[in-house]
Amino acid sequence: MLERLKDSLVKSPVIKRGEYNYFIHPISDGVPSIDPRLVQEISDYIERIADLNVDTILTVEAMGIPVANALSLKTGIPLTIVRKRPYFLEGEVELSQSTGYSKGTLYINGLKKGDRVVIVDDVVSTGGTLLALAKALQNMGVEITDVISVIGRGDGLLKLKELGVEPKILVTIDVSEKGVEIQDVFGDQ
Ligand SMILES: O=P(O)(O)OC[C@H]1O[C@H](OP(=O)(O)OP(=O)(O)O)[C@H](O)[C@@H]1O
Ligand SMILES: Nc1nc2[nH]cnc2c(=O)[nH]1
Repeated sequence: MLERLKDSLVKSPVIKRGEYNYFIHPISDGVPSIDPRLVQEISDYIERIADLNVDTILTVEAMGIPVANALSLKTGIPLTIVRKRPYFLEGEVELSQSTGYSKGTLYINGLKKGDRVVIVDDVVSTGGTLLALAKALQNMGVEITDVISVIGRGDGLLKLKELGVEPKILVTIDVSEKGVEIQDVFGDQ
């Protein structure tokens, strides 16, 4: 299961971003190029495990987009992209994003109270992004049916669980200066 994802992850180079060991992978960086069979494998798997009784698939610019878009094409469910720039439209919601290596602002447009969304992103690490996003959606009265991350690392999951959000992580990895190791695969027990 998820053979292409696992095989490609263990080949990922690791660089330093400050103190943070940052892995580089097609799904989370678009570097090197993205093999469409990899995206196919991942979106097929997400379609099987996610609650897709939703109005829209919600992802965060930039690197959630390839997988979320593949899922949208497969299922016919619309795609909503949380952007890193404002549009100043009525109802736009602004939130602060913090990762292990960056800080920024995200902007939600196109959602209203009562909407049901599944969140699909490429990586969860510190949980800073998903935590801020889930809080903002809860404040808007948007229902989150599921949170899916292709790759998980670090202790962000614990913070998310405290908020009542339990993401489904396809592959959990450990990242060190030596490289990437697979720790867990969703559904393998
Ligand atoms: O759990 P966290 O520590 O918050 O890290 C996860 C976030 O980091 C990446 O986004 P990034 O802001 O680097 O943007 P990108 O998708 O444009 O690379 C990734 O797409 C997640 O959204
Ligand atoms: N590509 C990539 N994206 C991330 N998002 C959060 N952590 C990481 C990381 O180590 N690599």
